[in-house]
Amino acid sequence: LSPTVNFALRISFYCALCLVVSALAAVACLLVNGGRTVKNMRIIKAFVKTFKYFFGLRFEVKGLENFKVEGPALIVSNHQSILDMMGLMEVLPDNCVQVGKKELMYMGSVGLIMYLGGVIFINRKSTSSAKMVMSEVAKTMVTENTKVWVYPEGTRNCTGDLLPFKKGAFHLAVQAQVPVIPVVYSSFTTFYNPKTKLFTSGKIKVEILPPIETKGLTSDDVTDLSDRCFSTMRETLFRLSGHPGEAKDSS
Ligand SMILES: CCCCCCCCCCCCCCCCC(=O)SCCNC(=O)CCNC(=O)[C@H](O)C(C)(C)COP(=O)(O)OP(=O)(O)OC[C@H]1O[C@@H](n2cnc3c(N)ncnc32)[C@H](O)[C@@H]1OP(=O)(O)O
Ligand SMILES: CCCCCCCC/C=C\CCCCCCCC(=O)OC[C@@H](O)COP(=O)(O)O
Repeated sequence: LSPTVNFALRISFYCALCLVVSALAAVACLLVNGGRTVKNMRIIKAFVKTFKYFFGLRFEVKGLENFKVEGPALIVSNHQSILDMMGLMEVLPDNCVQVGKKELMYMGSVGLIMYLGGVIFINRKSTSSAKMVMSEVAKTMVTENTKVWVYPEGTRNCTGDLLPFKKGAFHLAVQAQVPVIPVVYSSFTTFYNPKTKLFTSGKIKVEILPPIETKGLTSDDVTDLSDRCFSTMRETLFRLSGHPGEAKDSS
């Protein structure tokens, strides 16, 4: 099989698996919990955790104890590919919803399962409406004691480096006065690269970093907070990916 065909087959299989299993999981969610609730994430997680075996992916997780903070928290992580959904479910703590672009809602059964799991959809084309939704989330995460997972790069990026962070996640953490927990996944570039049609089996290192407190911070501190997270996450990314410091040139 040519690499192009092999890549297309594996990605198509991934999408088909997501669509079929989402439909099954949706039935399970509706039967067990009856509608849209973060409790459905447990069911979704149980299904998705089997996916890695189909693709020969292995996860090596460190720092899970850092999720054990009392009460709500904001989780930020790097975003490389649609495959990230597997890495997300591998470590997802209880009572945690993700922020996603609203276009994802229209992916058939995958959109349905995201809706049922409580995913917060934002319109990236309208800054004001995205900010409004996120301010609302800052309130509900405290009253409902939920964690929120945001990809601060705002889009997928498979270069082996981080894109500059958008500020929305950090405004959210400061408004809610909740700690920020950074999570870093090692670079996929050795086994997955859509440009060169590479998709083989591989190992992904995941590290959950210690929470960064935001108590007492105001909107003036958001840039600082974002920069701090960015530099710790970038350092961790390079360390986990085994090319400290020079990833920009080698990508
Ligand atoms: C069983 C089978 C299963 C199969 C599937 C199962 C699926 C299960 C669930 C899985 C779910 C996975 C979901 C994954 C989804 C991944 C994504 O979709 S990523 C894309 C969407 N996410 C994001 O974009 C989040 C990050 N983006 C941001 O935070 C942005 O800041 C923004 C809020 C979206 C706004 O972006 P933009 O319009 O580009 O504007 P900015 O330049 O960022 O900001 C302008 C300006 O405003 C300031 N600001 C931002 N937010 C606030 C705020 N809340 N309050 C006050 N001010 C704010 C910001 O600081 C800027 O000002 P500055 O002066 O320039 O600093
Ligand atoms: C009836 C409609 C049928 C539609 C069929 C679509 C099939 C797609 C099926 C499965 C794909 C699995 C997706 C899992 C969820 C991953 C979410 C994700 O990673 O979205 C990308 C988004 O973060 C960033 O978007 P951009 O990089 O800015 O773009």
